[in-house]
Amino acid sequence: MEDTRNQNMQPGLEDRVVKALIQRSQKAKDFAYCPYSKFRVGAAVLTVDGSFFTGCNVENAASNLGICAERVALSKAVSEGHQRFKAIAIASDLKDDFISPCGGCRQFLIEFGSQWNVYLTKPDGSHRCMAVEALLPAAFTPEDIQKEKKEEEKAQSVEHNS
Ligand SMILES: O=c1ccn([C@H]2C[C@H](O)[C@@H](CO)O2)c(=O)[nH]1
Ligand SMILES: [Zn+2]
Repeated sequence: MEDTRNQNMQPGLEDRVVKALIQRSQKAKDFAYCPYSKFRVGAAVLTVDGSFFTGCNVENAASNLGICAERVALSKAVSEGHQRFKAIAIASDLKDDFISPCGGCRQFLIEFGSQWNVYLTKPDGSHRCMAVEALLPAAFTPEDIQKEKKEEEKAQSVEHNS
């Protein structure tokens, strides 16, 4: 049931792995703490070494403190020593639309690379797959910080040699 609009999908994820990842994101959605929005979201990430981590949205009475499912899943993985990812699946209760990550989560995802897969799903398990890069074109990334450091070093060496 794969959507034909796939963009920049990375190779290598078998159908059964995609299915397992999506199922995990759907299960995680059941734990959503969203008394304010009532909008349940679940996420599951797959690391390059084959581990899964899940998350759900966790809202708060101080609304700006709420956190999205994607960031919970990713933070769980990072806090247990995983920084390289193959894919993330996102699940919601929207029947007619593929759930899509918010801008903040897109930035959070691209911190860990632009070339991995995001599976936007519907409750029936159908999905659309996009590379992180396609979800956040012209992104500000960790490489930009490195570039600035290099520019500074270059400027200093020019100063030093003149
Ligand atoms: O991709 C998304 C979109 C929304 N939410 C959450 C944030 C908030 O708790 C609720 C409504 O925006 O859904 C996520 O967790 N992930
Ligand atoms: Zn988000």
